[in-house]
Amino acid sequence: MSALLKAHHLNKNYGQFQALKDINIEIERGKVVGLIGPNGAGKTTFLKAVLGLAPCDGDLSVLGIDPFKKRAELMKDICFIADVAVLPKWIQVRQLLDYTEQVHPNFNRRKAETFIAKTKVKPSHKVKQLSKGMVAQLHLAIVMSIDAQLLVLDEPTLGLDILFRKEFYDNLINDYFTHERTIIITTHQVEEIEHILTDVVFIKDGEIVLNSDMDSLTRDYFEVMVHQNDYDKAMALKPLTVKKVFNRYIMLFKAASRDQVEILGEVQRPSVSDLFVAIMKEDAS
Ligand SMILES: Nc1ncnc2c1ncn2[C@@H]1O[C@H](COP(=O)(O)OP(=O)(O)OP(=O)(O)O)[C@@H](O)[C@H]1O
Repeated sequence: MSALLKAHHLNKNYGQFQALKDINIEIERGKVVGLIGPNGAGKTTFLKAVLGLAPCDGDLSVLGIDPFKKRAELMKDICFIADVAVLPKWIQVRQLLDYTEQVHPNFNRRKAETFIAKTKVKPSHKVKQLSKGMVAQLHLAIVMSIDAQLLVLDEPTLGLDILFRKEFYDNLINDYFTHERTIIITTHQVEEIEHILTDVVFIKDGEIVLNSDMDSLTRDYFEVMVHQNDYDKAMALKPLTVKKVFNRYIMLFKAASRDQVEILGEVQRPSVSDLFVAIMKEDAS
């Protein structure tokens, strides 16, 4: 299977500051990749490079195209949501749908109207009359209704209430199963998206510190619920993190120590957010 996105030795400098450091990654078609990292890690910078919005050093190809050189061509097959939804304030929702229909050959107006009908947004509203969350809902409705090969979502649900966030991810996954799409998504609310991801990429200080598919991740790391009596034995095996819950300890280990650890308690699959914390700490030590 050929990769939809290929980055080799990708670097991005803002003046003296290096925001992306030798990024090497390939993303296959049909993947749902969570790009996870702390504030200022370089996630948006990487997505901007993918969208052709930021020139970088190194090799980058998206759908076989250099995004910065042939942005217009690429935009036919990519849809994106930035963390700040930018829509003109004066435009009416109805006009926005007219406009999108004219400029985007793959836009399904009916689908957008169905999404919008589930919100408080009315076709007669002007963008300036909408709350922040409603603008985000409108933006999502439009983007989700464009049949694109690659969907790039930068904090897509920022400012949205929990009901809409859940609905958005349910729609996203339904849509994913009906169309062959590739999705790259960033969010700080990792627990809300981990069930839809096929792969995770952890990024820190401009560098990729982990790139793994979900199955390997759960093979490589595991958690054990350790009773107080076995605390010292388990600590001797050097867990990456330890959380105390009532009179037990939840310890996260690398798979190498599995044989010794699993006799000490119940083994469970760690959440992506717990793994993220552990790997960030491990990397810092
Ligand atoms: N236009 C710019 N000029 C100078 N520095 C920038 C610019 N854009 C981003 N940076 C710097 O690059 C680094 C990465 O920023 P980026 O926005 O990619 O982070 P992020 O991982 O998306 O963070 P967050 O989760 O906070 O949105 C930060 O240190 C930021 O200050």
